[in-house]
Amino acid sequence: MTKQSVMVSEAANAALTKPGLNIATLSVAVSNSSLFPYTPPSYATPQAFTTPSSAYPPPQMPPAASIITISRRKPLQKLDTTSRINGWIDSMKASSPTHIKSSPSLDPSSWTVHHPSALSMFEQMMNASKEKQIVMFLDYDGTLSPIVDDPDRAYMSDSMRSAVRAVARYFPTAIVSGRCRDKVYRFVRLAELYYAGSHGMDIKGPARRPRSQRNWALDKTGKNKAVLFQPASEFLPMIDVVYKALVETTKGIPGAKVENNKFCLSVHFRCVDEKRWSTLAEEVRTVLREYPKLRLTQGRKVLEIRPTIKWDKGKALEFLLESLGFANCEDVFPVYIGDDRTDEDAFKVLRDRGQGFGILVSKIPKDTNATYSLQEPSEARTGAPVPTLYTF
Ligand SMILES: O=P(O)(O)OC[C@H]1O[C@H](O[C@H]2O[C@H](CO)[C@@H](O)[C@H](O)[C@H]2O)[C@H](O)[C@@H](O)[C@@H]1O
Repeated sequence: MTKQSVMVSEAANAALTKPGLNIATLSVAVSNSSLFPYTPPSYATPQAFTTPSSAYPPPQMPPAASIITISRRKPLQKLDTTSRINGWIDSMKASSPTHIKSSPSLDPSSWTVHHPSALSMFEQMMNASKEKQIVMFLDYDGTLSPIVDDPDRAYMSDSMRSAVRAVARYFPTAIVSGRCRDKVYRFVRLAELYYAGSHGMDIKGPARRPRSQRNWALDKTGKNKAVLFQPASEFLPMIDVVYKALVETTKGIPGAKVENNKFCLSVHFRCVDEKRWSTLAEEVRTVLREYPKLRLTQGRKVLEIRPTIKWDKGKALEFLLESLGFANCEDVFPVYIGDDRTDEDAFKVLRDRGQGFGILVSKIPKDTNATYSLQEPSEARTGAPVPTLYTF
């Protein structure tokens, strides 16, 4: 990081004294800094993947083959089907706030003690980021857009888009989503961001950089290469086959929807009658037992199917920090805001690194590796970084 960028970061952070951590206050405070427009560090050079140009080394990614793992799990058909399905159903039910609230281990009062509101801790957080380069990571669904019944209509508000655009003028900013990259881009429509789609398995750098970031060094050909990293590309044919199989097998279940997220799949059950959840889980299990190299995780009323590679949103965050030139760097301050289980991998990375902080967006107590929380829609009402309408 250059001295100049550190100074700017310090000045910007010092300006951030108003309560209420949200994208709007962050960007307003930063833009009020007398040092702007700033010259950012050379962190954001897309060609850092091929041409070291910053003070920090280029990312050291493992060869694609080494991150592919062969599932060591026994084939599903050899397991006790009933207990597996019951486990899935319990897990699907547990995604309901009612079920979570009933858990004594997630007492709301103690949860907020351990994960204070990001609003009340705003000043402390800004102090912690002094003299450091903030890097923003934002989940999409449930964080930038409200949760809605139809995944194809999870639109982001114009005010949210403006707020993200403003932040990206000053800090490198990435959207990290379970959705396919193209689709999340169509919702966000900000060319200056990094996008990590398919739970981080499809990473692409900015198509257009903010004016203040156009000093990135050029590669040998005089062009800036786009960042592109797709560690699960060999799974594409398999994902396509499984997508078709799932569409076919779930078509008799009203409300079920299979979404092709390119390197992973989502089977939505938000609109499925709870009485049919076990049937849906059984259908998915039947398809997946033929594909031991795929694994199943769960999000908010969605079953997510993805390759068994050791790659997740946490790895994507590390990859992006590395590509930005912050691999082994003390003066970076990553902030990750997310609402879902898959965001926990990123929260954990930040906790393990002891850098920055994760903010969990949730109205209800959850087990989390995030440091802070945003619990109520009203907390982030004015130009918030998170949607003002959270529904489950
Ligand atoms: O990582 P994310 O950006 O949070 O994506 C996770 C999943 O988000 C979407 O599903 C969720 O939002 C939908 C629209 O609000 C909602 O209908 C669904 O119940 C939620 O699970 C997306 O459709 C999935 O593909 C993503 O995996």
